[in-house]
Amino acid sequence: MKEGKLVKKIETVSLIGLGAVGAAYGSKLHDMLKDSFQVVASKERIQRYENTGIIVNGQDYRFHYITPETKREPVDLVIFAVKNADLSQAIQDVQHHIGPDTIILSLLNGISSEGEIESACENHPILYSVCVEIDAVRRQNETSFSTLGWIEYGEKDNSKSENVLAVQELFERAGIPYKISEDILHSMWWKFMVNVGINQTSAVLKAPYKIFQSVPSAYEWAESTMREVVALSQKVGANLTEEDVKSFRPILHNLSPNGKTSMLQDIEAGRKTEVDYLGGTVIELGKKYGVPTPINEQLYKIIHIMEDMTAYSPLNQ
Ligand SMILES: NC(=O)C1=CN([C@@H]2O[C@H](COP(=O)(O)OP(=O)(O)OC[C@H]3O[C@@H](n4cnc5c(N)ncnc54)[C@H](OP(=O)(O)O)[C@@H]3O)[C@@H](O)[C@H]2O)C=CC1
Ligand SMILES: CC(C)(CO)C(=O)C(=O)O
Repeated sequence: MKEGKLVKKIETVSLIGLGAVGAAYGSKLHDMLKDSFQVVASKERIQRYENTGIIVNGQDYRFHYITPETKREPVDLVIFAVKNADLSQAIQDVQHHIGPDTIILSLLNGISSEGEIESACENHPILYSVCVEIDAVRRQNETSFSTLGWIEYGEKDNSKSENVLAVQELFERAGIPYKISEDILHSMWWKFMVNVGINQTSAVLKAPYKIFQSVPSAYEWAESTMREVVALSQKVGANLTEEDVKSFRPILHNLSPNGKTSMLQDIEAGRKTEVDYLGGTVIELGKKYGVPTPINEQLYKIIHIMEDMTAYSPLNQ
């Protein structure tokens, strides 16, 4: 990818996944782009969204919705903000929005969504990205956050391409905090490490951020879980270190004490979690590279049992 200068301006954006992350960043894009920002969703979802409105930090948002079947010109930017298990359907649902010049960003946690999108979209190159220090919590149609954190993104080869600059210009205009990564493999693995640590332990302990902010034994357990990712990262060239583990501490302390990880939100709402894309991936890579992952193995089992218990609950019989 060659270094770019700004010749591209993003005028049209489509988002799929109007949950905690999608509604938080989507509200900023809607404020700026109005109807040039649209949310792709099925008729049934649109009806639900129109009946109740989407409330973001107390404000009722009426987004511009479009069904997957509606044909339209490709847009300048497509953003994915669904959960990992819904990604393959979401990729199909935005097909009418993607043309040869469309930039694609995936805000999903985990390290597999970009690859999945690239192979499903005929090797369409995408920007790699993670969202950091956002504490968005969703209850049904209401999302609230105390901080949007930032979106850290970049090309796979870390070049400041035309697409990277175009997204930077859009984020500046929309007031979305961002960082252009100097080393996107490291950034992706760092975020993966954080989610493997904090999301899984918070789900099992049913602990909001204030527990990790104030109970040392809880946070030590999260860090031990992260260290299994540090060991794995050495095998793939992402080269995380103990310093990377420590660097999450100040970020954790900036999150709202009552905020909750997306995995704890899933457990509380009775939804399937993303454990297969966190602990599940760690265990798989551990086997591949001969790295022990005992803590993740236990967390993986426990979180699956918690999901099975939800499915078994008398309310679901
Ligand atoms: N919450 C957070 O603070 C953070 C989350 N993340 C990551 O971001 C991703 C999204 O998480 P989050 O926002 O919390 O998840 P949510 O469950 O809150 O939102 C996902 C949304 O996607 C919608 N959706 C699923 N499939 C489709 C589809 N085919 N078409 C249209 N909409 C669809 C769901 O709709 P419906 O409810 O109708 O099924 C739901 O509203 C995850 O990978 C998560 O790990 C990353 C950083 C922080
Ligand atoms: C890092 C954290 C915990 C908050 O941004 C997150 O990514 C999540 O809740 O999934």
